[in-house]
Amino acid sequence: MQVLKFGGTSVASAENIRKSVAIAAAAAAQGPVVMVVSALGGTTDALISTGSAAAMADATYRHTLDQLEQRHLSAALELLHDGQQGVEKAVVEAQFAEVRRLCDGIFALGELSPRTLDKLMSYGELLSSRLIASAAQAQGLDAVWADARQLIRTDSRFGMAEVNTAATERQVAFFKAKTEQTIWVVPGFIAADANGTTTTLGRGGSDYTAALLAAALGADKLEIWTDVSGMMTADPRLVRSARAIARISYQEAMELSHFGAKVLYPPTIQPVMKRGIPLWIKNTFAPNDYGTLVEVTPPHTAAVVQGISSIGSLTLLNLEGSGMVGIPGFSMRLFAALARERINVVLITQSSSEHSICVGVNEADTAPAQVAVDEEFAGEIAAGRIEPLRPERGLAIVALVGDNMKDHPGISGKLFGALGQNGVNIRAIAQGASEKNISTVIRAADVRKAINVLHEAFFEATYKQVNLFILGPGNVGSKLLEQLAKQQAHLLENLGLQVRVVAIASSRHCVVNEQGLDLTAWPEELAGAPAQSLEEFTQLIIGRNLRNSIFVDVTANPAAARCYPRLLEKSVAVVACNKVAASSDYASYAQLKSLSKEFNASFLFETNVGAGLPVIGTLNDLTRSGDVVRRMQAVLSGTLNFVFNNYDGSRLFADVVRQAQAEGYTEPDPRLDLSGSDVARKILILAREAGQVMEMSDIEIDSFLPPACLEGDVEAFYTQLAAHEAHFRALYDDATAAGTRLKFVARYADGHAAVGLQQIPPGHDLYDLRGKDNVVLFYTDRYVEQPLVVKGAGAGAEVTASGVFADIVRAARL
Ligand SMILES: NC(=O)C1=CN([C@@H]2O[C@H](COP(=O)(O)OP(=O)(O)OC[C@H]3O[C@@H](n4cnc5c(N)ncnc54)[C@H](O)[C@@H]3O)[C@@H](O)[C@H]2O)C=CC1
Ligand SMILES: N[C@@H](CC=O)C(=O)O
Repeated sequence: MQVLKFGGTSVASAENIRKSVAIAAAAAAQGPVVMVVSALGGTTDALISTGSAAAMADATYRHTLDQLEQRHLSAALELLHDGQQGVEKAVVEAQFAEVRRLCDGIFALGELSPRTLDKLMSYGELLSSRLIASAAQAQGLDAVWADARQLIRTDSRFGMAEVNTAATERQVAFFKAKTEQTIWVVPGFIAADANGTTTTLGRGGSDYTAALLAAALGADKLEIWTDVSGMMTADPRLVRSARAIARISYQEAMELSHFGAKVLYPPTIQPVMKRGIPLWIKNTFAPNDYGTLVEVTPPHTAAVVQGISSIGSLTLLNLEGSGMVGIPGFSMRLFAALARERINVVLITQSSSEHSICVGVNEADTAPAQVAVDEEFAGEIAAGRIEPLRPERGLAIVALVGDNMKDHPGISGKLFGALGQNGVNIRAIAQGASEKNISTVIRAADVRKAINVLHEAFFEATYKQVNLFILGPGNVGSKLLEQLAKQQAHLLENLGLQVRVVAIASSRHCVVNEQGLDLTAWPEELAGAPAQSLEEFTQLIIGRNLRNSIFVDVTANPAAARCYPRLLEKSVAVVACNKVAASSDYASYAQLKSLSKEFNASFLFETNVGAGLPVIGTLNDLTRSGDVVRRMQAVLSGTLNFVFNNYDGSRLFADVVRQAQAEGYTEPDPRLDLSGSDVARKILILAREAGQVMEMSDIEIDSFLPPACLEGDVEAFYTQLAAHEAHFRALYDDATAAGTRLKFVARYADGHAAVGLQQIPPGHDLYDLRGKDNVVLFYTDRYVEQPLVVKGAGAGAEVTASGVFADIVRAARL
């Protein structure tokens, strides 16, 4: 004997019913089949709303019933041959006449009792099962309709009746003895009490009907036919890469179904597990897919975690107070108070200090739970020994499930690490001694991110998704996007990073695509996109709450830098070539560093000094390994090095500066370069990274610019540069006459830093520096005589973008 259950979507239309009947027919070729069916998809909800409307004197229920009747009649017309249609039509009409009488009664009384609701809902399965039995007969199958109310006996707890297993087994045996047909078509979900009154087994109860029949008949197997190809590693609506689990134990299936794997009604497993009957979950619409086999001992696999499940709409109730410590009976009273109100406890945690007990209940039960518990402990609350109950709403449970987690160290560590790195705060934890389930309570708003992070950590060792939010696609930003576009495949293949650019914002437009923007088409898409303020962009990043999010600041905007603290606090990593944050007041710089540590989110700004050169990284390596930086000497301006390397009096100094700007070496505002301020902030950043507490005002700036050049806007600046050509020519001539080269040098020693123009003689470490190159000489306790030297191109879009890229990869691999 085989029991096959077909859910609402599998019988939602004539076409689907045909598919289900074909599956049952194929099974019948192997032996007798019990076909348990749900109501046509959506019917039960429609019947419930009909009853509720009638109870509220809303006559629209009549219209809903007309539509439902039409739906069943049309399905009958499509499925049955001419000879059957008249009979079936009469049956459907007779059933709807009963439903109408029932609803009219509810309408007249203005009341819908649980008993009447059970009766009303039962018509869904009664109608579908009769129709499907006729459809099977129309296909020439040896099918008979069997009334579940004569097979499954329950108590009279309407809405969620309890099954009397012994009586059910007797009734099933009796029916089997007198039935010859090879296919029984049975309505799921419904049953009857000892008086023959219709009861129901709870929403989703058709699975349970099938399991009860399978157990009573000692079936060879139970198949649950649904619209997905098995139990999935996670909810596929939340995790795109979720996949079906091939084989799983009863316990694992039970844990997963309890925690939200909607393909199986939780009580279903127990009856088949008791008899060791294999349970298959199969897809009606892809019958050749393997599905999931639930069995006693699935073959051993390397997978320690089988699935990740979640349930939303949870409230935590925290009973707390010093009066509880060491006194027996508190938990009993708490649970008894909740049980009296028939409130289901979903999760329990208690710390060993016994100072508090925390339970999770469905959010809908919050108010009655609070009243019940506060009443129970009214005396202790009044005496100040216990705090009034504090419900915390808006939570959810995310749980790891797997038999093999037992005795396997490191699973919780990985779970907490993955969530922590993504700023998902864990409000409570529960793990039974069986170690088959580790449950975490988190904010409902974090569920999507948490499940994806965990799915990646436990099921997709092959790659990690990284979500970038890029601000300022200018000179460096556009190059970065170009490099990312070229390297996406490389990153996936070689580093296991699936890097997606989710949003790009310029000062005028912002384009967003949560699945990742097309990096070959972003300029057009951005141009057509609406505007978004910095505040809105920050909100977007926080609101999307995507895992492994990185904010990439490729602007020079101080307002952009002010967004970093809020992002780091949400565990969004920050990668900046914008130098404002690291060179602003020391307190802000230190705050960002500490937020980065506290919230496990990278704050990286390697390109702030020397563009793509590994200057800050080298310095960090020195200090982390215990070395002490005593002195630094450096040329840190690509622009100034380019200008002094290219100016020889044959062209205006101003024109050489314009060329540096055109080639992308200057700051968006070139006055920062020429005034020495950009070099000053770079040496400040290096001094801070070397451990000094310094402010910008501590850096001595010896500017070579005539003060008039810095009065007015950028155009006035160029005009003034040209007007002071003689000044620049004299600087050049003096240096040449002395056989030296001009270099704008940054110096740091023993807590003091200064920047200024110097004549550098041949043979000096700074002398031979070409084009836009930078050089940094580190003198440390280990590099005493001969400095550690970092040298190379120190400005330009390509190399700077490459440094930002490297920081992104660093942040992504944290
Ligand atoms: N060019 C270079 O060699 C290097 C540059 N950097 C830094 O890179 C940053 C960018 O430099 P470039 O690309 O050369 O400048 P850029 O001026 O070409 O690009 C900056 C972009 O940011 C945009 N922007 C400004 N405020 C914005 C806002 N609120 N929202 C969105 N977009 C905004 C601007 O419209 C512009 O498109 C600067 O902070 C610079 O210090 C760092 C190292 C080397
Ligand atoms: N404008 C800067 C760019 C790098 O920081 C420079 O010229 O060095």
